[in-house]
Amino acid sequence: MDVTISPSRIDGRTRAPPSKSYTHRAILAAGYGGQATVLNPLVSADTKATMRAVDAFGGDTDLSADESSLSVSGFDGRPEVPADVVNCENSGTTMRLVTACAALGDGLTVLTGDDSLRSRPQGPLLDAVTDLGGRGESTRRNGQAPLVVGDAMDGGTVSIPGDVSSQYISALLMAGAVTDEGIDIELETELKSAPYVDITLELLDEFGVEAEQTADGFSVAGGQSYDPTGGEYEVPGDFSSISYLLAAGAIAAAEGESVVVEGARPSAQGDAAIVDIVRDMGADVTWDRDAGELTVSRATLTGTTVDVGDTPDLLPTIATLGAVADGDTVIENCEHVRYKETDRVSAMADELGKMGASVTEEQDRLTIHGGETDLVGATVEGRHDHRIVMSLAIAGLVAEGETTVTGAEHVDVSFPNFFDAIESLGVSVRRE
Ligand SMILES: O=C(O)C1=C[C@@H](OP(=O)(O)O)[C@@H](O)[C@H](O)C1
Ligand SMILES: C=C(OP(=O)(O)O)C(=O)O
Repeated sequence: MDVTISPSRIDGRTRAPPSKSYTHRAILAAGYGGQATVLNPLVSADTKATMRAVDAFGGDTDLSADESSLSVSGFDGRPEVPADVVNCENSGTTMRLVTACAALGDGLTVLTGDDSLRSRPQGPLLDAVTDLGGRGESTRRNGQAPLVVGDAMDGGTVSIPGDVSSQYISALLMAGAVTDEGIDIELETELKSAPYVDITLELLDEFGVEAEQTADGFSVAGGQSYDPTGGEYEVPGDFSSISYLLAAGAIAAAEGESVVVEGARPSAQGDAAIVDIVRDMGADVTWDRDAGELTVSRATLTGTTVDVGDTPDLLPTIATLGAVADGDTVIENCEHVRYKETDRVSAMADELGKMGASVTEEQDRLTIHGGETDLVGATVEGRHDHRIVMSLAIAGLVAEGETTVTGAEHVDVSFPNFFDAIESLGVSVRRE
């Protein structure tokens, strides 16, 4: 599907979708346990891949008709060997979390995914599984899926780089809790995307599992069971998704009007940093944390410098904001953002360039020279990547003429009703 956006002024109220990161973890945590209900789950292409994996391991996930709750009968810490290949499709989180779970099985599990996922790095996690007494291999021996994983990982101590993906650490902590020995993880490098491990620790705590940060990494004791208080866990709103709505309000709210985003309750999400980033750029944002409501109105934005070491998923949004702002916006510490659904550093440089933005791309830094020219509408490629699609669509709100984003259906990965949500705020959206 291609979506064409015309310049628009917006206002009104919309709700953030539930967090993708918390939903993945809650589904799998419930899978590791006995019986639990996940309230307000994100139902999206990626989280459905995690639901199917839990089913494949012998659990049972049952979504209510209105999709407001997911009842999970778990496999009690002992995943069965799946009857078929597990297809994680486009979801890196699913593949990493499920790899460590599959490593607990007595037999072998085969994991695969789409073209994008089969080109993302899995090697350090496979090595960790092997070091912990299981088997973890890439069929092509290139550190990428398809993967073959299993042979009853025991647990123990393992060292792993922290600068490729934090999901390796999250995966080992979740699986480690149900091993006999537990897992001690020593980080070989500085940790990128660290708040995502905080999300894991918060979620584990909610499910009654103890894990902790140590002097040189993280540690989880074995022999634990997953059981949320009251048998239920409620997913908070997603700040990565909120970033597009906040950016839209900051650049395109109608004169004297504002955009209100509901579902913005504080949690461990690092991407809540978008609130301060948009403020630093000059937007007027108020955050009622108790009500979980953000209110933003349009302002003239100025460039800023942001280190995205903790917040890789914000890079496309910040790049779009930078293209609209006056002066340079410098996005630093972004090399790991190249290992996502696509290389998002080069994707945003090239696609914003097609809209007339002046951008300098370096390996670990992206500089957007805002204010040199106004953005012009163009046909831009969504690169089969939900975050590229949404960020370019937001740029289209203030470009001169129409902006067509190709492959716009990929929003189904994290924010399935994205185009309906912005349309309800007054954006002119044409789907074809
Ligand atoms: O654990 C998670 O839920 C995620 C961790 C991050 O990935 P990396 O740790 O690979 O940077 C982030 O980019 C991804 O969208 C979700
Ligand atoms: C990188 C992302 O997710 P994943 O790693 O799960 O594919 C994302 O949602 O931006």
